[in-house]
Amino acid sequence: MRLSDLAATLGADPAGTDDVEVTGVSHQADWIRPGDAFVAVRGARFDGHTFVADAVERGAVAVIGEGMPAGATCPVPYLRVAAVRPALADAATAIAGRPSDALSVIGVTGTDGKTTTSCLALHLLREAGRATGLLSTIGYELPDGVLRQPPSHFTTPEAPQVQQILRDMVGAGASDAVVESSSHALALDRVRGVDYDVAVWTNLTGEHLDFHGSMEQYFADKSLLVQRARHSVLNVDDVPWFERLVPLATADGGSLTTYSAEGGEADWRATDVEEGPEAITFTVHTPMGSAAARLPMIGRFNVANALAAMAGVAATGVGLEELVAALATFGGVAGRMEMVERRDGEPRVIVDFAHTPPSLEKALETVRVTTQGALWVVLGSAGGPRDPSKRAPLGRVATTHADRVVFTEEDHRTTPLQDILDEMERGAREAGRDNFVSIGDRTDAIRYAVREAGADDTVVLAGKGPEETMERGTELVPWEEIEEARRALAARRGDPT
Ligand SMILES: CC(=O)N[C@H]1[C@@H](OP(=O)(O)OP(=O)(O)OC[C@H]2O[C@@H](n3ccc(=O)[nH]c3=O)[C@H](O)[C@@H]2O)O[C@H](CO)[C@@H](O)[C@@H]1O[C@H](C)C(=O)N[C@@H](C)C(=O)N[C@H](CCC(=O)O)C(=O)O
Ligand SMILES: Nc1ncnc2c1ncn2[C@@H]1O[C@H](COP(=O)(O)OP(=O)(O)OP(=O)(O)O)[C@@H](O)[C@H]1O
Repeated sequence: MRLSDLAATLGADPAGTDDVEVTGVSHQADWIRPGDAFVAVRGARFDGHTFVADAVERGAVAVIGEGMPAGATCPVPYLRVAAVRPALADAATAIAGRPSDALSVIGVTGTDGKTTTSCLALHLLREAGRATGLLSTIGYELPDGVLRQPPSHFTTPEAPQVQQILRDMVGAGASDAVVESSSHALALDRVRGVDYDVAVWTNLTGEHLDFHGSMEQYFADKSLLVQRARHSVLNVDDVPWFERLVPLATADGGSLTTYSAEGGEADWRATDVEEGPEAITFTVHTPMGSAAARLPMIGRFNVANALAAMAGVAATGVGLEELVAALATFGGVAGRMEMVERRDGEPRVIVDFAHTPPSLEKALETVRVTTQGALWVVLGSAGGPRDPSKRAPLGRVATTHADRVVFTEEDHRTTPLQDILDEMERGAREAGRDNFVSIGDRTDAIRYAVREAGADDTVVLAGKGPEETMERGTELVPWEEIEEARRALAARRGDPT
């Protein structure tokens, strides 16, 4: 794209600059390739302008920003814009050729259940014969189904990666895409250039308030998805947010489907929910009729995720019979209510990603239903800048909803681990509970719980789910919770580990 065209797209004035060809755009200086424009973002930690020289050395042919620092000059054309993050998204979208225009895009947002709902929607679309791509916390997939990782560890990466991935999907023949859209992404314009056909809303509870500042702002940021999509799928059980989302979803002619897993008045409803040790069955009532459904997952909240995914995919034209048949073959999501293989006489061990007090509560409540003996949970809480206000509530929820609790490490980063354990213990004590121990080393904590648990017990390993690393201090160590669980069961049997 010519720089002059890019300037016109961004409403910037490139007067007096040479008109060059811009082949890409990046906000990250060390990702610049020759021919790219560097977008200098003034962020919370860095001023991107510090990296202009680095970007130019790597071949940047232009810089986009809100203004060079006083006294500094830019060695390549500088496009001055009023707001840099929207400009980053608009530039990336224009250079990628607006790939989402060629796709039917389902966006999924909410505090809990985004990844599960996104993976369910992907499966339902593919089973309906649609060539579908996915962009999610677990990585991204083109229609070939191979899971790939973008060059950053985000649920929703920055706009240049989002647009590049969507373009790759189109290039690979995709007709549909599922885009998990985090609140950070919505607030920071990472998905500004995505043309959403359907918005799927799971739920909203307090998380990430360190970033959004207040529940009101968190709601405002997340609700951007519903405002942008042509059709919204909303959860009537998500009180009080549902009522507030309806007018936002239907403004400007937007249409709406509602769902309820709790027996509420909704277009899509689940009744006769039966939780088994390995699957959930229910009757689904829809505007297309009713059907018996089987979801091969545990966790009652997955009924809500399944309804959300089915209603979202139905909005793109897939019929009920196909959806119900596809649901029964869903393979689950790694690290979310994932059951570890066990032998007779061994406790059921479940690896789960719940890391907020509400999601932990739901996870424990639902596992309780199919646990005959005692319910154990092993968990920690993140350190560093991550929301410290959730530590005591996690301690309270764990000790009130499980019989035995082991507090341990979970990405404590540079926060002293003992401080986090103390906070979780405080939450437990304030709830009048003493059914816990703290074991700092997570391997030891898991082995303790698995060794002490009886054959009828269930041990939930919460918080790490599918993550592949653990942040201890400034060190990043490889971590595989499912392997830790397998080794703990082997150690319990006395096998070499
Ligand atoms: C709150 C948040 O999301 N902040 C993100 C944001 O930071 P920022 O705007 O303050 O930027 P900054 O880090 O000060 O850097 C300024 C600019 O300098 C550039 N830079 C910086 C350093 C350098 O060496 N070279 C360079 O070019 C950066 O790319 C950036 O453009 O832009 C940065 C560049 O992309 C991100 O690294 C940073 O993510 C932080 C580290 C983060 O942890 N984000 C997480 C919380 C996040 O986004 N999570 C969501 C939700 C997950 C969920 O729902 O659970 C997600 O979508 O993953
Ligand atoms: N609908 C739901 N309501 C409450 N809790 C849920 C729901 N769905 C999943 N969970 C819990 O939240 C955990 C994370 O699920 P999932 O990864 O699907 O959510 P997410 O919103 O993508 O979270 P993150 O963005 O942090 O990855 C699960 O392991 C489960 O314990």
